[in-house]
This record gives sequence, structure tokens and C-alpha cells, in this order.
Amino acid sequence: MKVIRHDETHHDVCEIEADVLLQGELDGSYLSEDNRSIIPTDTVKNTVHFLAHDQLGTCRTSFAQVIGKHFLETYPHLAGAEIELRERKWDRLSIDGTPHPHAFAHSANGEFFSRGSFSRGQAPVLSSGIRGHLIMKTTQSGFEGYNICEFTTLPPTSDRVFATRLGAEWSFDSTATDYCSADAAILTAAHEVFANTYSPSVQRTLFEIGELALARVPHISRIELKMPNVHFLSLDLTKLSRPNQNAVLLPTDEPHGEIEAVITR
Ligand SMILES: O=c1[nH]c(=O)c2[nH]c(=O)[nH]c2[nH]1
Repeated sequence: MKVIRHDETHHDVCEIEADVLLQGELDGSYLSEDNRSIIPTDTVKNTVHFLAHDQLGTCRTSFAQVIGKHFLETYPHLAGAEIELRERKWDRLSIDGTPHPHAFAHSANGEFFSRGSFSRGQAPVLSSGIRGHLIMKTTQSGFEGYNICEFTTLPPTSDRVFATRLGAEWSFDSTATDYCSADAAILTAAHEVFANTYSPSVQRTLFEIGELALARVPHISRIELKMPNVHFLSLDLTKLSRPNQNAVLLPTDEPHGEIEAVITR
């Protein structure tokens, strides 16, 4: 965790968990007892801490670049590095409508991550995304007109609860610089489509989110979206002398549908 101290009491924070995987001329250590090529994992850990001290700000994706560049520049026998950074987000607390300078609450809805793929002599490939962002709408969603066969039992509906644990990963092109703004703009686009558009299927909503993300953020070349259908089953209360009004629902984990797509320009 890095505390960025603008002054004695006004702080920003950035908490990150890092995976660093190195590739290159490391055969000796696997094929013999020659350990000279090994950069000890303990040294990798210390390096990340040192780089965080000197260069980590509030932008996760920029820090992935710092780490990848450092390892390839420092060790000529490395051919590549794969970096994944997962961020625990802390939202600044607001007290009486005023943002507090150094008190935060964990923003628990999903985990932002960034990935960087670094190969010697090539431009880095950077992406970022979110996993497990739980969102729900209680109407303006339906599912009708689907394929019917002897195994179909699902009744069509034009009014259902739609919940999903949104997963998304967007790939930056080489002109991108403001990664954090891109992250925020894409999540906002997803929320807007989800909330404001009637959903005839998860598939259609997913594609509309992808289209709006690509339109709003010119510096991304593709977006991969995963929207599992988190089902809420309407409980039958007729035996308790209450009509079925879709009012009391049971959240279920399994089984559930997985809807995924990659949308490119
Ligand atoms: O939006 C949906 N898409 C599906 O593919 C599907 N399958 C299903 O059983 N319910 C739904 N809902």
C-alpha cells in the first residue's frame, strides 16, 4: 500500500497486489544446478516495493509499465515479463458532504486489475479491467422469442430482475496515456447502458455496453465482457395465500448462465 502524502493530512492511497512472471534464458536453473540466471523471487518482491516507493502514484496501469520496463532494462537475459496488478480500491469518505483528506472506505464491489505483457524489442501490451462487479436492475429486462425445443421449460417474460457480476477487460492501444480516466469512463458507460436501456437479453445489453465503451474511449482497441446471469427466482407464495407478484425472490448461485463476448473496432 502506498500513501501519497500531498501534505501532512491530505493523502491519496493506492493498494495493489502484484504478480510478476519473468521469461528468458533461465534454462540452466531448470536443467542443472546452475542458479546464476535466477533473479530470486525475494528480490522481485523487494524490487516492486522499491519501485512503489519511488514511482507508484494512483494509476495502477502506469505502475505495471514501470515494473515491466525495469525488469527488461535491468536483466539482459530476460526476454519478457507478464505483470498483473490487482487493486483494492479505497474511496475517500465524505463527512457532511465534504471529502475527507485522509479517511477512506473500502469500495468492495469488484476488483480492478491491470495487465502488462512485455516482450523485448516490442511495444508493451497493456490492458485493465474489473472482475466481480455486482449490479442489478429490478425491471426493464425481459427474455422472449428464444429457441423452443422439447427441453424448454423457461417461461418468456418482459419483466424480470436482471443481475450480473460484471467482468470486463479492455486493451489499450499504443496512443493511450490516461488509463485511470479510461477505467472510470468505461465503468460509467456500463452503468448507463445497464440502467437506462431495456434489456431484451443479457447478450444484447453486453454488446451495447461494449459498443458504448469503444465509442467513449478512443484509446481502447477491444473489450472483453463477461456477464453471468445471476438468477433471482420468484418464490411461489400461493400456498401461503399470497399471489405471485414477483415480490419475494430467492438469489441462487448455481446453476447459472455465462454470457461472454469480445467486441473490437
Ligand atoms: O438474457 C438471457 N440470455 C440467455 O441466453 C438466457 N438463457 C436463459 O435461460 N435465460 C437467459 N437470459
